[in-house]
Amino acid sequence: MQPAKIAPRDRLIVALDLPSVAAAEAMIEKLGDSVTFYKIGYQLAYAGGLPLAKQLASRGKKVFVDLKLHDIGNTVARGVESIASLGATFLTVHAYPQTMKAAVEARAGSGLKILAVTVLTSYDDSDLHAAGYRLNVSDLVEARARQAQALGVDGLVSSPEEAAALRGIVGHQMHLVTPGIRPAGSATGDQKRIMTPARAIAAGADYLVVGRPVMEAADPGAAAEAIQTEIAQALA
Ligand SMILES: O=c1ccn([C@@H]2O[C@H](COP(=O)(O)O)[C@@H](O)[C@H]2O)c(=O)[nH]1
Repeated sequence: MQPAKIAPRDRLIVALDLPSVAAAEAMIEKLGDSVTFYKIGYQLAYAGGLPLAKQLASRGKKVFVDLKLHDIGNTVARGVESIASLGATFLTVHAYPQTMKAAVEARAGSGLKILAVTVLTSYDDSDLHAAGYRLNVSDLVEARARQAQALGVDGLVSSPEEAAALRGIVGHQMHLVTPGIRPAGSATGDQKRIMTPARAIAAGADYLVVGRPVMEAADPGAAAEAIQTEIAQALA
């Protein structure tokens, strides 16, 4: 299968990790044409952000709803149906077989694509072991990727550190969406498995998710535009 044809500017997904719809609207205004793809996660979704997802989609932006669903299959399926009605492009679920199966079945016939979160980018091997797992990060990411692919999941969320290995496993059949992106010199925060935008693209990531390096920048529009330039140069 050929690599997915993705417009270079759609490869940057900016996380609207903000406390209110008003703050998100103000940020979207500042970012203007620098950003075509937005992510709405816990903070904004729980502050009334899901109707904004629908509005953004109707205004021609792409939307990633990052709710990382994980529940009994029936509940996951009903949640997926609700999110599909918003016109979002991506929705995350945790990479557990029952959850992924329910989500894939429930998104059928909609434009929504399901992404499986393999291992959170704030985890390293010691965090996994503390959580009771015997596998290290790379082995668990790869095992979950194989399960996700077998279940018909559309894409994977992982650190860019695993992107090259994942390409070797899933080829170009699945979208690789990578948080843990840090432009050179920016603060790591709680992320443990990180790469620069250029290195993530070179490693094979399709989409780069960036939150604080844009949200907390003195000039968010300039920060987003700098990442877009780095992505374009890495693709050239
Ligand atoms: O493994 C994961 C899955 C999701 N995320 C989300 O991506 C952004 C990253 O934000 P930064 O501020 O750039 O660290 C955030 O919304 C996370 O919930 C992730 O980081 N890792």
